[in-house]
Amino acid sequence: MPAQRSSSKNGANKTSRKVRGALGKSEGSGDGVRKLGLKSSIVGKAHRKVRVASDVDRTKNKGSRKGQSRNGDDDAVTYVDASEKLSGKGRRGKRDLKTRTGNEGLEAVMDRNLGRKRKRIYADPGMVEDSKSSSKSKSNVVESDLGKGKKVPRGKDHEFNDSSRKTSLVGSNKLMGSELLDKKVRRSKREGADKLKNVQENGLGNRTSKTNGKGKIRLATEKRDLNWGKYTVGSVEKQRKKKDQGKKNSATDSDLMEKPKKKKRVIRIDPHDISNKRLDDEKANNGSLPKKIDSAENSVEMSKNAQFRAIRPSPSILSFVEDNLLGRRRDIEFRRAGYNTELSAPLDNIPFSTSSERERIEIPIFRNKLEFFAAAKISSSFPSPDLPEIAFAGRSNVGKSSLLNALTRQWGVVRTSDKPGLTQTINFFKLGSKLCLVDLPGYGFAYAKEEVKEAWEELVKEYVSTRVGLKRVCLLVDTKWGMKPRDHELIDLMERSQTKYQIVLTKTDTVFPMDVARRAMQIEENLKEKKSAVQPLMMVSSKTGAGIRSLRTVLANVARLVRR
Ligand SMILES: Nc1nc2c(ncn2[C@@H]2O[C@H](COP(=O)(O)OP(=O)(O)OP(=O)(O)O)[C@@H](O)[C@H]2O)c(=O)[nH]1
Ligand SMILES: [Mg+2]
Repeated sequence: MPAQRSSSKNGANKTSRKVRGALGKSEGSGDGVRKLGLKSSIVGKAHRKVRVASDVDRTKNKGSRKGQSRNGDDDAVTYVDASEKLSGKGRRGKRDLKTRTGNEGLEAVMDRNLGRKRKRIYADPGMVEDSKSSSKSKSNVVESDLGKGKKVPRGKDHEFNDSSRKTSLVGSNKLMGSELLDKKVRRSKREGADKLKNVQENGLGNRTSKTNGKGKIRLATEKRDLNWGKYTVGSVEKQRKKKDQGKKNSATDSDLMEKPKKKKRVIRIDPHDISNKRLDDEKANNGSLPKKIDSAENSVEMSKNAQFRAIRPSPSILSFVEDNLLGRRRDIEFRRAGYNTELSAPLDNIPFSTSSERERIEIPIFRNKLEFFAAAKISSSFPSPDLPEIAFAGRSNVGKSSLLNALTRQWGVVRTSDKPGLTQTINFFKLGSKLCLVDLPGYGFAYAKEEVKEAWEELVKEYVSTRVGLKRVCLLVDTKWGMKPRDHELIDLMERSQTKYQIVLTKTDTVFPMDVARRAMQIEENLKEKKSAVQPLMMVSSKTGAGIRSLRTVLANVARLVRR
């Protein structure tokens, strides 16, 4: 059976054969591939070429060269690439060979292939010797048959070894004179040395060492690449691309060595170097080192949040926060403090609570039933001021309606919602026959038309500034957000109309106790000069009930005063 056919049937051997072919070795080359850690498939791809080796002493190797097929009659061993086999070119070559013997067959193949650009034909009578030596060669020495016993150490200068091996392949073909061979060897040496130098200096990225573009040299370079295992990354295809790119750039090795790869610039700014400051800063500093900014300037530059964090609450506020268990707390803390956490404290849209719940209220006036009796959209609709009134004002959604429910523990009497703008009229609630609690519409953001909101605001302003019988306005402020411009507007109005008002911080359960105290301190500071503002500032949570008892006490005093 023809050698090629038998070998082509054996798929497993095909790859190993290619590898061996590529390295020009028999068993030793296989070892070499394994040693280099290269995939045989990569090697095979790299060498899609036909190689014919005149195997003079092949018979010596009978049986020992697995995967390398034999032609019983011929002395020629042909390595045919799989792709070529498919295309049929390889077969034609084989058929020709079958009819000839020894060097005759070899020459025929060479003659046929010399005209082709991509096919390389090498005959190496010393190949077996080579393979023998390399099969031994776990030792670091390769014997070059050109060097006639000259031993070349592998490792550092192994590119020289490879090039010499390539030259041996060519030289044994007797197609080149010794002069030409010497030239080739020298060039290969030079190239190898250049390439190694290039890699050592510039890394793998600059491996654009150029050949003279001739096929043999190119093949030699590829072979060298394979043996350069430790320097080679990726497939040979990649290397080819790089080479092509290198050609385009028309840069020589020396050029590349002269121009090392540009490194990315890293700009570092010296924190002590004021030259990187803006011009304005320079002017302010008069070119000298930055001055220590005094506290006044500092306060201007500080963000609102930072300013808030800088507030130091007074001891009285801090103790009030602790005594009333204000701020975000755990249930267990409320229980320890004597709060009945099992009592329902719902806030929004719930059915009316039972009378048993208000019986627990410690201040008698708040145990009375809360009854809605009037709603007004315009000032002319206000009911007659028979009872002293306490009104609850503030921005929409601040918790006015919820606070009315919480104070009286009568959930469901005053409607509440998480949507700002639920209360759209002034709602009057009687607390027994002694006190009237008034729920005002909110101002600021609400789900309502601008004109409507403006109308609410005007109504509220009119009520707080003109209402006879209005004894106190509880101005509710969300603890989290603090006072807003519209709150100040209303305060100014109440100051002008000398309406007594008291700030009540709501939703204290949403922030930390310290922030409750800070907010209280901040507002107290702001309102120091205000004559109509009633101290102390109150803090509550309708959800947890914290501070509600204290507020009841304060408001009950208002009612008592009225009675006198
Ligand atoms: N966490 C917490 N939520 C509260 C508290 N008080 C009220 N809320 C919630 O805040 C939302 C608004 O409450 P309302 O009582 O309807 O607020 P309002 O000021 O009457 O709002 P308008 O009627 O739109 O002006 C509701 O979803 C309440 O459940 C509180 O103390 N803590
Ligand atoms: Mg409301």
